[in-house]
Amino acid sequence: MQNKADTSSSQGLIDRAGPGVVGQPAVSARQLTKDYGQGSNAVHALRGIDVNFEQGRFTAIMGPSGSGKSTLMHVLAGLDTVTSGHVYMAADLLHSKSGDRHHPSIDQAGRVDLTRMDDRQLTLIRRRHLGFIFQSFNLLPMFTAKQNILMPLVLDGVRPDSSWMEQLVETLGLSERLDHLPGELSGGQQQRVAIARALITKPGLVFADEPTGNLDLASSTGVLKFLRDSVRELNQTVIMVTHDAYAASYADRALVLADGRIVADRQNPTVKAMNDLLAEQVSAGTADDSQVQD
Ligand SMILES: Nc1ncnc2c1ncn2[C@@H]1O[C@H](COP(=O)(O)OP(=O)(O)OP(=O)(O)O)[C@@H](O)[C@H]1O
Repeated sequence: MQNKADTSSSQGLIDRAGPGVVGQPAVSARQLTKDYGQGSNAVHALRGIDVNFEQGRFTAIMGPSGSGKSTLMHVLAGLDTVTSGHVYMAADLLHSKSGDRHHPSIDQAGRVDLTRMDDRQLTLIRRRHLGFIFQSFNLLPMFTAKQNILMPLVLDGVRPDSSWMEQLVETLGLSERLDHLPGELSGGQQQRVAIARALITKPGLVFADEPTGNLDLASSTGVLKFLRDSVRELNQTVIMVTHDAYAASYADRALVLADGRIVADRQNPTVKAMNDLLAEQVSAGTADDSQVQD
């Protein structure tokens, strides 16, 4: 199934989103650990993560099942607490909107520390400045595609930018589908609605958790091309969790996690390189940094 999003480019959307400064990390983790449970029952999901995610780049996070990918994404996005360490977000990503009265303190490096924020601050940052795309689309079934796309703005009492809406819908090939309920759309169309919903607020940072996990190859390719175009042409920053080397090959960079640690960090990942790294991890069972580090 080939759809409009497979072939269209996001050209023309430039300058409409709220990009940050290229080169400065959008988000960084420092000495990050996350345990679930305590004592002898504790699961060490993250065991000391130090990493920068530069602005205007598309990064894939890969690794075997249980290696900590989703946990890392959740703590980077302020969806979950950490056990120790810090998650820093570039403050300039949080300044593009007017009416933000809850800005937390900014350090000398121009960052805010998500691990020091309360739930209300985190909720506002997520709603206003971060976009989320999930494997299961997470659309509200009783609302039309258009209502789903506009939902984050409605929740925040913000008037939609109609020309931005129009361009997103056009670029994602959704113009003819806006009045349909999610149940009347294909998986690829539902995911494109979810992408429009993630971008409608012009977020500084987009997190995608297995965004192509429920899609066929043609729809996956459309979604991946759109994410890549939004990075190249809009200076969007995208962090994507995936177990799929094909999906990772659309990213500028791929990290491999194993047992809660980063064991490889590849620029311009290819399908073969990532499959080889993943196979190594699976056969090793537990990570051995020296075997897989670049
Ligand atoms: N809420 C939780 N309570 C207890 N343990 C958890 C919880 N969430 C995750 N874990 C454990 O933390 C570790 C990392 O899980 P995580 O979901 O981050 O891995 P993953 O790499 O995303 O896995 P998958 O590819 O299977 O989704 C696993 O051992 C998992 O069982």
